[in-house]
Amino acid sequence: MPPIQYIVEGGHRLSGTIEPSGNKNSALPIIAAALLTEHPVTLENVPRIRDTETLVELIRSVGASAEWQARNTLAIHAKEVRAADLDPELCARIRASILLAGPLLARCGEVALPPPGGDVIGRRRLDTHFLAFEQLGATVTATHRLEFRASSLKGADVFLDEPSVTATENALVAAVAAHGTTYLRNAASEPHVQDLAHFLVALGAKIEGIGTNTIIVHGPATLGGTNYSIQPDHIEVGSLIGLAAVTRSPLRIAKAGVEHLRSIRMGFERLGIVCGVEGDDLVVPSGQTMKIHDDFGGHVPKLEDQPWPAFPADLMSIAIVTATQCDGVILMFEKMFESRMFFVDKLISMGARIVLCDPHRAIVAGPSRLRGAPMTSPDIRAGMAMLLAAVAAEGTSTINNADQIERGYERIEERLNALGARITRVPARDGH
Ligand SMILES: CC(=O)N[C@H]1[C@@H](OP(=O)(O)OP(=O)(O)OC[C@H]2O[C@@H](n3ccc(=O)[nH]c3=O)[C@H](O)[C@@H]2O)O[C@H](CO)[C@@H](O)[C@@H]1O
Ligand SMILES: C=C(OP(=O)(O)O)C(=O)O
Repeated sequence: MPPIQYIVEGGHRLSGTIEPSGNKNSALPIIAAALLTEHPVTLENVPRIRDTETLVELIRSVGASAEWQARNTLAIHAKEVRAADLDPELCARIRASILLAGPLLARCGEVALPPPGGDVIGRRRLDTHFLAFEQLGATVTATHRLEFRASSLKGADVFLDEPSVTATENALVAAVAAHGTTYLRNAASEPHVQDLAHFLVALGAKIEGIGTNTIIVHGPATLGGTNYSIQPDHIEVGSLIGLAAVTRSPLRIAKAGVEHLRSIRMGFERLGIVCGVEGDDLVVPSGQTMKIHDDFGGHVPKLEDQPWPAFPADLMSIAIVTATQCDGVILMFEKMFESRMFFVDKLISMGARIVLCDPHRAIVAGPSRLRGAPMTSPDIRAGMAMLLAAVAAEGTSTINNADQIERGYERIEERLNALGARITRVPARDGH
């Protein structure tokens, strides 16, 4: 497939209603966890994006059948699986290939995985995965391949060294198959971790503490099949709030999953963007003050990311581009990844007033008028942030490596064009 480029004619107001896709980071662990049961599973609201397509190829390669019954409905049947011959190139395409470790270890007693890939946003440690598997009775050998072995997994009182999202997910899946009770302490509690836990319960698992940082699993469970619908993507909802704000457009985000949006709304409120809630819809009116709220006493405020339920790391790039259009000064503090902020040089060349203090902190002073520019997307979220900047800017922008954006956002140019954006999706001519 040739690389994709977006050509964006900026400066148009948008309006209308848009529905977020299913959560990418829920769909990935849930597709992997469907390997835990030998019974059929049907998943609805699965985002049809590059990451899910790649994981579908991977689960087929270990013996599961996986068929798209409709655009977003995926039927999986893992009657028999083998933990062998995983294609290193496919595993290196996505971070989520590491999520095959838990279910394949539980089903087959051993698994050898090539290293995972995913966004290049800084060092991405796997140590928490190893710690959890070892405490559940597995042996781990990590060289050029990651090898996990356990003739039988045993429930344990596990304290994770950090609330890693995918490590919590792997440990949770393994614990469902383990003999005895497992406590996962200092666990991640993101909406996608909760979604995975609800899916496992639907299969027959016994799990307490969903949504908290202590998850208790009573194993081993006798699992059946299920029909399960993936939750809306709260990161896509946050991206759409940013889009409405930077284009000063009224948008209704329908079926937004508002119960998971408190910290996200609070983050945007600090930038002077207030959303209304109508049922499960989020309404972003035009005519926002877009005035950054100083801290008490007139001090420079800060927006920082942290593990859930705080403001999510995956929205930091979107928040930065949004802040360039707001009135005031704010410190943006990205605590989790050390390479996520470098894309701000592109925003600066478009006219934004940003000082990158170090890899984790940037000061944004706004508002500034953005001009179209050529850009290359380094990762999913920076790519989406560049797309927001391009849609808001005067003139035309090009975004190379838009494939990165499509790893996480389904048919985004088509859906934004339906709101009034002017994005043309073409094969990249210069091969970027
Ligand atoms: C497929 C998937 O679900 N990917 C998500 C998952 O990746 P992933 O599971 O890889 O991310 P982790 O939760 O393991 O950690 C992300 C980074 O944050 C650091 N860290 C983590 C916890 C903490 O308390 N302090 C800290 O500094 C880690 O060392 C690591 O560098 O979670 C990330 C953090 O929400 C998201 O950006 C990714 O989109
Ligand atoms: C970092 C992300 O994805 P991944 O972990 O799959 O690379 C993301 O969704 O922003």
